[in-house]
Amino acid sequence: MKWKKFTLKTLSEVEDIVISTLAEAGVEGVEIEDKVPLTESDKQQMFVDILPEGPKDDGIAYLNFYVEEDTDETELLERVKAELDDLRNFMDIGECTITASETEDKDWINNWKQYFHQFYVDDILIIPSWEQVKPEDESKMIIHIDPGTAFGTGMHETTQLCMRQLKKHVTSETELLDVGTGSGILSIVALKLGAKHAVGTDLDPCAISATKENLEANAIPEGSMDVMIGNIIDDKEVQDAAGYDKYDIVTANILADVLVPLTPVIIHHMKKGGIYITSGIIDDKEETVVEAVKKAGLTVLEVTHQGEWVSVTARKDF
Ligand SMILES: C[S@@+](CC[C@H](N)C(=O)[O-])C[C@H]1O[C@@H](n2cnc3c(N)ncnc32)[C@H](O)[C@@H]1O
Repeated sequence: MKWKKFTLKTLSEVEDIVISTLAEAGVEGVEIEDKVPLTESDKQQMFVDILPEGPKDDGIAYLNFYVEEDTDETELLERVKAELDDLRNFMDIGECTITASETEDKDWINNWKQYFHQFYVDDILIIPSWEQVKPEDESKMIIHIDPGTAFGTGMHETTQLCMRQLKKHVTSETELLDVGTGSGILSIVALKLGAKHAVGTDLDPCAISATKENLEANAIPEGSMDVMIGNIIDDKEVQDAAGYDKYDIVTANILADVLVPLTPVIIHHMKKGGIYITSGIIDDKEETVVEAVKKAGLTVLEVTHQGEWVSVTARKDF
């Protein structure tokens, strides 16, 4: 589908209020381009360990919004201009000029799907929900996945490193805690390997719908997995809801900078003998995570590598 793209130039310090004004005028969904540095919490939610230095913040924000090609945008733009003129009486909102351009003929929401095809992680077949299982693969362990906007197609090295550890440690008694569950892929692998139950946590609300859809796509019986949104590192409500001394396995495929504060907290949720499977660690940070794991009193069992990524598996012996 072709879209007309409109770009509104404003000031980064007022972008939130300008976006809500655009919403009042009927603009659904805005893309922000600015040079405001990411906050610590932004960085925690992104799967990057090292961020390049961005250009200096010049205080300007460009807000892009899209209108279907065959829509008459005149009325919409008039409403936008009227709302912005009102807002200008209360604060400086910059130039607020609007320029138009046309986008390529692409299905922006689904375009990434052309890069995601079925593939094997050792003997486990991972298949996107829009592809068919070949007859010769029907006897294999198959994970159907549609990550939506949550992280976790299974293509990332760190997910694969965690999957291999799950294969070694999951039993029919396993109660799993999957911190940073994303698409739910690690819980689904564990449940397919026979785990009794899984609890997933994430900061990203998209994880709720993504895991629900993926559990259904994999015909996992209802009640096998619970998902909660919140930060188990410092949110007592999430900690209490997850429960203490309870988990046979904890997976955490997150960044090293998150694993360091997570580790001393997560040990209280693990049973004696419980296994802690971590990844999301870029090779430079291997020692940092190994040290954090040891400092929390865990015994390091294995450190595995794939490409530049690392996984550390440890056991709670107390
Ligand atoms: C690399 S993805 C892992 C997704 C999936 N588990 C996998 O292995 O493919 C990391 C996930 O952790 C989430 N996350 C980051 N910090 C977190 C925290 N403190 N607590 C829970 N989830 C967190 C992110 O939103 C993201 O979904």
